[in-house]
Amino acid sequence: MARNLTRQLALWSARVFAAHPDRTEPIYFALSGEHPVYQENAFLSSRRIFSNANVYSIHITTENRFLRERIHSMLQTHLLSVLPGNCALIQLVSFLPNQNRSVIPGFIVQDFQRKEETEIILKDMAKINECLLCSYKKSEGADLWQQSIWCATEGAEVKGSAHYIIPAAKPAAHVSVLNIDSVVFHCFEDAYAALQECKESIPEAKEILHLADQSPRHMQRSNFPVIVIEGLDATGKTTLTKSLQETLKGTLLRSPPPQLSHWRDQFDSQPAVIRRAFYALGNYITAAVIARESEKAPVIVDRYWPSTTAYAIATEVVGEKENLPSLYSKVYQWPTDLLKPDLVVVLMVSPEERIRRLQERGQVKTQEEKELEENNLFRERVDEVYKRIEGSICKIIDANCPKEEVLQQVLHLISQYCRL
Ligand SMILES: Nc1ncnc2c1ncn2[C@@H]1O[C@H](COP(=O)(O)OP(=O)(O)O)[C@@H](O)[C@H]1O
Ligand SMILES: Nc1ccn([C@H]2C[C@H](O)[C@@H](COP(=O)(O)OP(=O)(O)O)O2)c(=O)n1
Repeated sequence: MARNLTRQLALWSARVFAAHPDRTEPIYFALSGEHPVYQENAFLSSRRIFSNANVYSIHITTENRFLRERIHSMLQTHLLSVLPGNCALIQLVSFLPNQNRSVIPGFIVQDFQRKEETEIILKDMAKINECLLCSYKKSEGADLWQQSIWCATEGAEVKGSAHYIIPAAKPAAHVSVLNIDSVVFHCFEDAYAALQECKESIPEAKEILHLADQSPRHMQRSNFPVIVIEGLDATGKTTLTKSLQETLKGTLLRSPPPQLSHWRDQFDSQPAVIRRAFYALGNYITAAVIARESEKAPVIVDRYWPSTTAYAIATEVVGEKENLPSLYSKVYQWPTDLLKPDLVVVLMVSPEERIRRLQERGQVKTQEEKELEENNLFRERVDEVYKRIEGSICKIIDANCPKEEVLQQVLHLISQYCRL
């Protein structure tokens, strides 16, 4: 067991948020034997973390994804309040390069005053939460740090667990990409299993699971076309879907469906795996309604699987859109067990026009420059994912033009791609 865990801690990326709030770039270093690569810049970064302080790391190793995220956020709040002054808390992600689902979240604690009290607090906390705690010592006469693992359940150091820290090259895949499978579900069973992990703590999850159980599965669209409208908030989806409903004399649906919408606030505040599983199951429940309604009239759907996927990926991945999973990743592929529409139209507007529309609606009044900058990157990531899932059924249109022109563009696409 301990051997296995040691292997899991092979390569790290740390995001500093307490000691150096201006530093958000990940820094990488590896443990000896696993990835013996030396790089000057990375070496300086690990030096900055390990010199002049007693250093510990905490790793949340539970397999339950819901508990893992819960413990992580609870530990963060708790550590910030109980650690002695002069300690810094740094977010840490351990992972094996290029290995999906190898990500283990955690923290680095730097104690600049080298107090015994800090170690006692951390050992107690690791015991309660069944976390793994590591401490670091500088090797005699060498510019190297050595890691020892302390096992909470055994209350002792794990024998033979010592490793040296060595700087490592930046891995090919961004660490956030390795965790994507936790938030993008490729089939009904995956999303269902994720909600099951939390059903004892969140009673509403049982109700969603029950609704999903009752919903007919593997439904196909019927005689009439099914058109999905997608895009960021305020790109004009509500306006366009209403016009399409009137013009095509169709049925207007949205995902999540009305019977789930009153649970949205509750699930939006849950760890990402649970939040995304909620929306994913919402799509499967909507699919059954789409199938039924498309027997009677054209169906227009306001948001569906592309929203779930685009927001899940864009939230999980940080920074530039270059960090997104590669173009050919299976995360962009439509799940084979989910009803596929005839056409998906993605509305795209310029950031300026979108802000103008939000302001007209009375939103985004006073946002700090920095926050806006991060929003810009987020918007770019969402739009980029939409582009990457663009396939034979997914079409992107420029929706900066007046409402009537947007409608005409979409009607033209419908006449090209759907049997009316
Ligand atoms: N093509 C358009 N040109 C100008 N304003 C638009 C256009 N489409 C929608 N709007 C306005 O922009 C705002 C956001 O539109 P809405 O349809 O609610 O977007 P969404 O449903 O995507 O959030 C509304 O005030 C709407 O009247
Ligand atoms: N099928 C869906 C629908 C929405 N979502 C998520 C994605 C975002 O976090 C929000 C966006 O929904 P919201 O209702 O705010 O969007 P609009 O106001 O309709 O533009 O919901 C989803 O994941 N899957």
